Amino acid sequence: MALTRMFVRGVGCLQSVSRCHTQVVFPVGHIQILGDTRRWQHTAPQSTNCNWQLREDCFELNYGGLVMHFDYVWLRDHCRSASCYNSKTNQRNLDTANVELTIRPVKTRMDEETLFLTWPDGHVTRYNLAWLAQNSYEGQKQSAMQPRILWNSDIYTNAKAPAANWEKFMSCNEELKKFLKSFLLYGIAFVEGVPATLEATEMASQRISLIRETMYGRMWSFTSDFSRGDTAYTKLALDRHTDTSYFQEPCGIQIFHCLRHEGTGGRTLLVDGFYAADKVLQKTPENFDLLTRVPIKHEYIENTSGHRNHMIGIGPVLNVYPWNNEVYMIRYNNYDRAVINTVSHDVVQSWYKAHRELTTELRKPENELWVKLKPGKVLFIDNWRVLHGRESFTGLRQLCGCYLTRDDVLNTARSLGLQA
Ligand SMILES: C[N+](C)(C)CCCC[C@H](N)C(=O)O
Ligand SMILES: O=C(O)CCC(=O)C(=O)O
Ligand SMILES: [Fe+2]
Repeated sequence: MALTRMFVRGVGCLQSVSRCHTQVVFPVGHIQILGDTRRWQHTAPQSTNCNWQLREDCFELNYGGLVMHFDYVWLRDHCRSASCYNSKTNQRNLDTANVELTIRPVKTRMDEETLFLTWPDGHVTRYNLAWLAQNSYEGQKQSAMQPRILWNSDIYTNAKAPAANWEKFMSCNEELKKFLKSFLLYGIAFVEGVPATLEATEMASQRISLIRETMYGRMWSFTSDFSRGDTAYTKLALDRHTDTSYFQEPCGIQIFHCLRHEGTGGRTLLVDGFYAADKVLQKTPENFDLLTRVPIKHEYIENTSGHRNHMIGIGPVLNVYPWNNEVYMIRYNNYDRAVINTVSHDVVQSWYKAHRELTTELRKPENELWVKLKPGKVLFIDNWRVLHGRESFTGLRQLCGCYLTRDDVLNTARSLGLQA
């Protein structure tokens, strides 16, 4: 067949090599763990070398010191020409189902910054080399989706992350951006000087995102009256946990505003779940692995005179992106964890050990950040990352707040130019 003659088979013989002088530009973020920036970190190699070869099963590109491999169907599928891609809507026009799964380019050319591939039907695709590098699997697995600073109590306290000021927060986009940047880095952030009302709390919430209505309501205000069938509505202490772990998609962000407290105790506990997870990964990778694999059920069963609810959410304690092992969600609530019946007894035994190790990390006093919420001080918590709890208390204590949809928080952050 004519086509086969045009393939380059094997490395070396018909290898086409071209040189260019461009530098790879990777996404800007990296994960920083306790000052250790080695994992999930990308570098920008200062190489002036660039070469490529058409291998039988993929296109190999060496650009700025990074060797990348692109599948030929992928390359055809990602053509950004006007007929294949609508750059006004940022949507694909090309019907992927019409691409031959055995497709190969018939002609290849590369200049300083662009790769040109001609397809069997004569269509030409141009790829910016930096775009290819940024969108390659090899590039992705070196970088973090979300830059974060993992913290224990000292790290967070020493960082002196500034609280936003209510007036500025509501009126100035730069202040909002600063707030969101800090929130994304640490998973918690405060706004101060907020009027001690549910309405002002709602305004602050809506500045960031859409409110996620749940069976607790849209904006909620609660006290220790057991108006709902859950320990949150008592004066009892609550150990560290994430909320709504019994949802298939747990709420992304939780907001708390203490409108009044006349009594003692009632401090709020915050723990960075990703910091603890990273400790497990460093010490016992197989335990980390188990926590990312074993599906765990959480359940909310409410059966009171006014409310009947039955919620079930299933997922591992640690959710990681498979391509770079980066944790993006922790589901940890020992109160709401349901019967384990999804794995055999020997896996259960290993899982309890792994869960114990994570719990030990989460409970280390040096990882606990205690704050007393006061009227005017609104706390935003990334409920996919930071666990919260509370001390038992006496007296009248009224808290209000809401949950936010995570997608919309990230959307706001991205629209302000942040990596999220
Ligand atoms: C925040 N608010 C009081 C409305 C609800 C509390 C939900 C408590 C539940 N055990 C959970 O962890 O999801
Ligand atoms: O009362 C508190 O401070 C928090 C209780 C709690 O965990 C919750 O409402 O989700
Ligand atoms: Fe909670």
